[in-house]
Amino acid sequence: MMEPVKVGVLGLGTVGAGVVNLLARNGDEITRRAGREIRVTRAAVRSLDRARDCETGAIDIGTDARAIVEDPNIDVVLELIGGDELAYELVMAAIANGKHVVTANKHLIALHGNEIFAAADEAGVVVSFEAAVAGGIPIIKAIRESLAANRIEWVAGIINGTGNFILSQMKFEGVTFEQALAEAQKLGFAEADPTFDVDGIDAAHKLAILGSIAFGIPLSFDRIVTDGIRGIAADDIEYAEELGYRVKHLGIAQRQETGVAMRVHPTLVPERALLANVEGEKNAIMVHGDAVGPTAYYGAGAGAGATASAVVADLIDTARMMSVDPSGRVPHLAFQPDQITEEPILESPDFVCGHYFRVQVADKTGVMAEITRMLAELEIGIEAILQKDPPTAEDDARVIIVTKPAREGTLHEALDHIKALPTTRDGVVHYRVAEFED
Ligand SMILES: NC(=O)C1=CN([C@@H]2O[C@H](COP(=O)(O)OP(=O)(O)OC[C@H]3O[C@@H](n4cnc5c(N)ncnc54)[C@H](O)[C@@H]3O)[C@@H](O)[C@H]2O)C=CC1
Ligand SMILES: N[C@@H](CC=O)C(=O)O
Ligand code: NA
Repeated sequence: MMEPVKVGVLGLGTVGAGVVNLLARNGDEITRRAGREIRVTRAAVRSLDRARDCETGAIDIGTDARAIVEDPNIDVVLELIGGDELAYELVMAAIANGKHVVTANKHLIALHGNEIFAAADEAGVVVSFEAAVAGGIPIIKAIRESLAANRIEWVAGIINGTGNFILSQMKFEGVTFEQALAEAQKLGFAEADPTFDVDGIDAAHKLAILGSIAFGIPLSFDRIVTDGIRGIAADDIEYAEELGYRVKHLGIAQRQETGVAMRVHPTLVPERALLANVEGEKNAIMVHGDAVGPTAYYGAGAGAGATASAVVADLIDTARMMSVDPSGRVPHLAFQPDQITEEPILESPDFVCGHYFRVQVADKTGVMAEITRMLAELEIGIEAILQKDPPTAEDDARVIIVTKPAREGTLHEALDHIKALPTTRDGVVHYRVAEFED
């Protein structure tokens, strides 16, 4: 048997402890798969006084992460501290020191991946990041390797466990947004800064990675249109359900005629669709390849065990390919580095999808006809209409419309006309609708 692979872990929090526990529990089987033992020999933590959720007796633990990335006895650096600045510095230093890297850090990869992978290619090392997208679900491997024969048309999914957990808890347990978020934090799903989860930023980090490996484009986090789950009104969830939809927070990367649409937002999904029925912290991603058609990947997107599952799989891959000529390795972003090409990334007015909107109007004869006429003038088809009494304002009515797929800029043109009607009250609520073939 070959020498053990010596791993230096940066950060022994939820995921770090999960990895140590998993290696201890399944060590023999992991060695049989990897061909050599994977051994955590060093770890850096922020505070030596904190109790750990794993057995650390055999690990040399200190507080100096830089010492690990420079240690000649370390083969693989496992970055699990999160965030982008320090993690970036440590990962770049590890690469410069000729070490392979495994990370669960989507923030780091989404913002700095282009540079990190170029440095890794140059140094002949590999940076693996399966855990960074949808935790334990093997979605990076599926897209990069198993679907490599396809031209990928779209990727759509629930890629933030905390956000999905909050929406499910609010719906099924009747708890408030704040209570559900506190529970997600307690369970270890949420990011250190949970605004990343609730404002869609974490999902956008992951979507940047998915879009890049699906389409062969550079990581483009700052081009993603991002809305979170804050402020979704219970009324809209109810109306959507009455119309046969569920509200889910989706990340969508989709080829359109004029470019690539990359967006993260609350979305109305037909109630029978697979993605509509994913609850709790579970993630689910659909990938459509031109040859294979739609495919689905479901599982735990967060949590110590599930995330460790992906991290350790990357460690096993790393152990196996350490002796492989770099030119024979799977490219970091699925396409050969010199084949990554820019494509136009669309702004929101160019998105083509269905739309849900709610507008409050004076409850007078002819108002509904006026609204539908304005949509018709702009050739926006109507899928469904609902009229409801608002909770207050007895003389008003709420009009809720779901349109057929239309250019978003055209929809906003129609909404501007509708808002300008003398019978329209302030404020229009708008959500996108997505219908993806299962
Ligand atoms: N928790 C989850 O379910 C998932 C987490 N991730 C990612 O995994 C990474 C780690 O996440 P968690 O384990 O949940 O976070 P965590 O907050 O539980 O653990 C991070 C640990 O790093 C330590 N740390 C911070 N600065 C340090 C430094 N300079 N030196 C040494 N240690 C330092 C912290 O004290 C903390 O214990 C993040 O990038 C996160 O986004 C990815 C998928 C799922
Ligand atoms: N905070 C993230 C953790 C996994 O990436 C989530 O909730 O999905
Ligand atoms: Na994954």
